[in-house]
Amino acid sequence: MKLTKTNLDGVVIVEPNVFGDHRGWFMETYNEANLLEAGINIKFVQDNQSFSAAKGTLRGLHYQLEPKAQTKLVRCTRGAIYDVAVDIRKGSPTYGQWFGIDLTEQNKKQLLIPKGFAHGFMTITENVEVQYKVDELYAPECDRGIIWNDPIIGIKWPMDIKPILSEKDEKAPVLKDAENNFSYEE
Ligand SMILES: Cc1cn([C@H]2C[C@H](O)[C@@H](COP(=O)(O)OP(=O)(O)O[C@H]3O[C@H](C)C(=O)[C@H](O)[C@H]3O)O2)c(=O)[nH]c1=O
Repeated sequence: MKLTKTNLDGVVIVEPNVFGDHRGWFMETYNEANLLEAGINIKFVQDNQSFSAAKGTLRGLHYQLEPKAQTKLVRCTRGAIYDVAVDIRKGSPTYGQWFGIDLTEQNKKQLLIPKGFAHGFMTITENVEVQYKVDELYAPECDRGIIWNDPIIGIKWPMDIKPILSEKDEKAPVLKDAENNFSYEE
């Protein structure tokens, strides 16, 4: 397994070892001991999976408030997405900054996103399946959002389009208005 740091402290690209042979391939998509060896101690408690039919679907930017903030380990198992993490940890030197990466069925890359980050992705193919592990159970009362195109955050999404959004995501606030919610201090 290869871990690569990003510009955001704690956001890490995870690349499992892939064992190919004449039948196809095998990989361990998650191994607690390997992450622990790298100093990453997470107890995941829930697995999620979403399907997005259309290219240009955008889910996010989402986070759960403390005490239900979630660490996420995200991968794309069908098609391809542009996955984004935004630092919303008050006091962080990279507060409001973002990191994005292509996660695809082909590249088998994963993104580890710690608590204190908002998360979202845009599908760059049709028929996308995303699977991710979280270390806190879903808590709808703590579920919050930030608008995908907040001009202050300035995420450079891969397609210059009006994405397909949920009603909730259509109405999400900008970071400035959302930040009164944040209790997560780095
Ligand atoms: C997240 C979640 C949702 N739900 C239910 C609530 C709704 O009835 C339905 C769809 O939820 P939502 O529209 O919030 O789903 P997404 O827009 O894919 O949200 C997710 O997408 C972004 C990328 C994330 O990082 C979050 O994990 C998550 O917020 O599933 C559950 O029952 N359990 C859950 O853990």
